[in-house]
Amino acid sequence: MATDTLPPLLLVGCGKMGGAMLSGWLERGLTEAVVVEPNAAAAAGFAGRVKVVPDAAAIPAGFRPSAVVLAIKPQEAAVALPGFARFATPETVFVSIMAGRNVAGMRAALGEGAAIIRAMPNTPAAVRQGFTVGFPGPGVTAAQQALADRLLSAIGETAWVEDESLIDPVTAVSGGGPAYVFLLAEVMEVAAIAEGVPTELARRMARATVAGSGALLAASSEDAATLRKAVTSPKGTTERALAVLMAPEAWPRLMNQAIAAATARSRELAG
Ligand SMILES: NC(=O)C1=CN([C@@H]2O[C@H](COP(=O)(O)OP(=O)(O)OC[C@H]3O[C@@H](n4cnc5c(N)ncnc54)[C@H](OP(=O)(O)O)[C@@H]3O)[C@@H](O)[C@H]2O)C=CC1
Ligand SMILES: O=C(O)[C@@H]1CCC=N1
Repeated sequence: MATDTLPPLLLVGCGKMGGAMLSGWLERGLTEAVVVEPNAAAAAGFAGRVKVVPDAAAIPAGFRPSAVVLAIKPQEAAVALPGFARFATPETVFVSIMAGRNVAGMRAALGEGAAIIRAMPNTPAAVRQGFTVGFPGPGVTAAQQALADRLLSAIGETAWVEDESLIDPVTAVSGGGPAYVFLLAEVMEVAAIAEGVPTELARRMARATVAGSGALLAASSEDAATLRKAVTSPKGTTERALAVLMAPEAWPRLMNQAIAAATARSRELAG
């Protein structure tokens, strides 16, 4: 893995997403980082490689991060964010991955001059196959956006939007999307068992089919519809299954409803 040195970073929250990002940054040559994480067990795997402190007050006085990455739950923001307002200087950019929390709301807590990037990654970040969409808030410089892109590229692909409102549907589609794919594996397993397949074989089949299909999609230059059609022999078995799944009231409508519900929840979390 190629490395390039990253500047000093402050990570706030070292749970599932914060930990995945930190692993990626360490692979990319991160040498100086402070992690704020009250749950010592969550950051235990990084002991010795980064400094872990339980709260903002324990951050070493002279620490000057180039980026502060906010990876706490949206519901924790109101209480936690004011503790990091002292980092709102021209030298530091905030990168928030919190669902829903918008730039205006974070500026109200961190200071109106804070340079804030709102970003939405996903859990395939853990295997460096994430997809993150970012939005640069007011006052973010090109150099700060480039730094954020380096950080987010360490865990997969990146894309940028200039309209913050798009981050809500992004959260619903790519942010939460891995959960829908894992659910697919779950319900395929249950359906296989219902057809008499032994439980362990059903589990392996569902898992390998979802994983293998994702790998094929990633490796192929064909679009998803073309890959789907390649499985669907005329008058064959898949055609019968897709007639059920692709009926207008089935997956097309259900997925629209699911994405709309998640998008609405992201908007509810604004502020
Ligand atoms: N999971 C996902 O798929 C994605 C999540 N996100 C966003 O990422 C953020 C984190 O999610 P996720 O990693 O799943 O959540 P986790 O609960 O796994 O991680 C959050 C971590 O922050 C810790 N924490 C709580 N309060 C503070 C504080 N004041 N200062 C520092 N750390 C604190 C938590 O400790 P404790 O457990 O003790 O509370 C926990 O370890 C959320 O805002 C979510 O919207 C974005 C994209 C995808
Ligand atoms: O469910 C959530 O709210 C977060 C954001 C996207 C994925 N997990």
